[in-house]
Amino acid sequence: MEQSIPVITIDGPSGAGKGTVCRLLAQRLGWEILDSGAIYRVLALASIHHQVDPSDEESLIPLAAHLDVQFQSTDNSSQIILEGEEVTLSIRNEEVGGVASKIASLPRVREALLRRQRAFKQLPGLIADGRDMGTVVFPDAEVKVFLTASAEERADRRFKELKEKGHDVKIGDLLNDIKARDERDTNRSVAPMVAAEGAICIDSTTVSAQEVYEQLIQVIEKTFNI
Ligand SMILES: Nc1ncnc2c1ncn2[C@@H]1O[C@H](COP(=O)(O)OP(=O)(O)OP(=O)(O)O)[C@@H](O)[C@H]1O
Ligand SMILES: Nc1ccn([C@@H]2O[C@H](COP(=O)(O)O)[C@@H](O)[C@H]2O)c(=O)n1
Repeated sequence: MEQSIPVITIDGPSGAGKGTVCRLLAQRLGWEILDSGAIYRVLALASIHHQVDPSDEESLIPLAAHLDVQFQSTDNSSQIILEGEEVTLSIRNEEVGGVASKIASLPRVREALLRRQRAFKQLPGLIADGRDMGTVVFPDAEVKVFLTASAEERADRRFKELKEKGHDVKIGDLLNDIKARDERDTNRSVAPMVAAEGAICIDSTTVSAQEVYEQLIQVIEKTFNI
């Protein structure tokens, strides 16, 4: 009999702490992570490189379907390679995030990326981070989480993170970017950012990532009997 592959989905807006909590869970469980936002960001960067307009759905579909990207991870590092070039850091800037969110509102582009995302589901299990992981990509996931925080707190987190890396950023600009992205991600007609039915909803505005992890790991241990 085929062994079933367990999946945990963590959806929510930018800066809510999804990636941080996914990494903590992956360390404990030894499961793989799907950072689906990185796939949208890589496509956004490819569209910039190829000078494709983010609203040009017809041109984006073949780019999405044939995206030459590799996710390489070792025990202590991970790298993203687009068309032979390392883009691990360059996909993380706010410009690429903005283009990713525009591209992500196009239904046929999302469709073209579905198979690539589902291919991450492998033994011993998957923790999937995104906006529509529990609603569209892995609707049968055993544990679904919707993690959020106030826009002000998320902008402040991003501000500290970017300052630490030596970037010259303004908190007001980051807050505007976050609000614009939230608005697009929540109100698009396809796969809008919304808590999946049955999702555990956590507001991390005043809760540390470690506390979120501890709350979730109890449910996960019980669900998977581990
Ligand atoms: N609960 C928390 N309290 C305070 N800071 C946090 C918390 N969770 C995460 N952070 C910090 O906030 C920043 C954003 O976290 P993270 O990248 O995990 O968010 P995200 O939801 O994955 O965002 P994105 O969708 O844009 O990738 C990081 O600097 C992280 O260290
Ligand atoms: N499942 C997903 C994941 C991401 N997006 C879009 O990509 C943008 C960038 O994502 P980050 O998680 O890296 O911030 C995001 O704003 C979404 O528009 C998506 O639509 N679905």
